[in-house]
Amino acid sequence: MYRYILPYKWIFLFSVCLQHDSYEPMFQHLYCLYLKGLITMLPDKDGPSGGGPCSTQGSSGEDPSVSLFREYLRLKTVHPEPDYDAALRFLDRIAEELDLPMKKIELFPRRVLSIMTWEGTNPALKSILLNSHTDVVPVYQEHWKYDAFTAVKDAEGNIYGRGAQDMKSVTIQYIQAIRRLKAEGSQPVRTVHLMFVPDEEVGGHKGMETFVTHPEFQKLNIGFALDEGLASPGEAFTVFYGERNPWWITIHCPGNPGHGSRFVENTAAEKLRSIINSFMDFRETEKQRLNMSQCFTLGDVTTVNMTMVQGGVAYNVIPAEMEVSFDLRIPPTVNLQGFEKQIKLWCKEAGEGITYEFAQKHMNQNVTSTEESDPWWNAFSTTCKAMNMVLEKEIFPAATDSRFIRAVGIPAVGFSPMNRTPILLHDHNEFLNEQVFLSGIDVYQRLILALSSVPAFPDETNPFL
Ligand SMILES: CSCC[C@H](NC(C)=O)C(=O)O
Ligand SMILES: [Zn+2]
Ligand SMILES: [Zn+2]
Repeated sequence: MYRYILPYKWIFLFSVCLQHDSYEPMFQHLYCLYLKGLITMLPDKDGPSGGGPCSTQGSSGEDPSVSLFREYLRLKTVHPEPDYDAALRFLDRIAEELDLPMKKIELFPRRVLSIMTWEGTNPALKSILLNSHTDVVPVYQEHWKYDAFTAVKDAEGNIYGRGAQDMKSVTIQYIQAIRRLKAEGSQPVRTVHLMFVPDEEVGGHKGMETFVTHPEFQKLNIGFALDEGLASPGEAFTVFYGERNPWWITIHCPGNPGHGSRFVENTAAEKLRSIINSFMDFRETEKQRLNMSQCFTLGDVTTVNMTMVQGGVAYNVIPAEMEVSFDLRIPPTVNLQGFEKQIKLWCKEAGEGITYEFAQKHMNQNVTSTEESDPWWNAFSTTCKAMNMVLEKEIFPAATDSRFIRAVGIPAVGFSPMNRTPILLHDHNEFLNEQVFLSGIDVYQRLILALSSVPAFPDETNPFL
């Protein structure tokens, strides 16, 4: 099939047309071809896609870092069938531009994790990991203002696309920060690894969960990791030093079957009702606890949500089994053994023969130190302070790949530099403003230098060198 090849500035023209609803027939036609993948965009002749060190403006008037971010947003790494090959090609190109080696590890068929490495002047020291996932969650396109994979920028500079916050922005910010540092002639003392991980959005089993047990992971000799956080609507930036443990549980309630016209004893539905009441009553107390305390955030309480119910075959047949599933998120301060005992008690109280099983049951409760005496946290927080950034420390309410990193004993901070931004991860019309995005590159530039310059600890060596 014939593909047209057009320069980048055409994307700009398309987006202008979209913003102003001026569907000129010619543009409309070209835009349709672009959406169908029949037009390929070529870099403008003013340089590589990522642009130079100083964020010079491309011929479209757009900062090249923004253009690169928008290009990455257009790759359809969306579940259930993410185009990971497109992401790998894109990242290979970046590695070439940055002149950094890239290692690829196929964890499972079609699940490749890649690592770009900027070697430090003292590679014997523990390294810094800049982690990001390449996949994104699906969209309900009918609820979006624009196509979720065209990266439209509106008149206010808001860039719309699935992954704009979670977390393609952060990937490009890491990359552009390193591009600038290299162009300035900086060199890190500690080695810096950029890791691009598949399948975070579907639980991380074919991604980070497996990779932390891989010999190649050990070889990286990681001392400290940065990974995704959340946007924050106010002036302050949120940083996450731990996560709640996800427990996904299904409870099976067996019972006596019979005719729907009778009072059958000991039915599955009666047991199901008792189970639902126990979980939902607990939900209410935790909700009250959150609402009553000024100093609690969502990460400090247990959330309970009934997410699935199954059972029954016909209106007039009392079912022999019914089941209910809950999504529980448990803060690191909760005694997990005690909590499971409570679940067992609720099951016993509900009646005979009730069993349960877990689809997710994370037990590790490691948190990362935020003591000023901790050298990693100290480097992170003093750098932010020097940029007049206010940090709010929290427990991440959901689950990210950081949980696997912390579980193997490596400190990790969840941080996405997106203040003055509504939290829109996994939501319709996910966007990030280009100015907020660009400020984040400055933030990482300083953070990468500071973290990679944390002085050597006593006896710190890399056993793999
Ligand atoms: C437990 S695996 C699923 C991971 C997913 N992460 C996010 C950030 O949405 C979640 O918390 O549901
Ligand atoms: Zn994410
Ligand atoms: Zn996500």
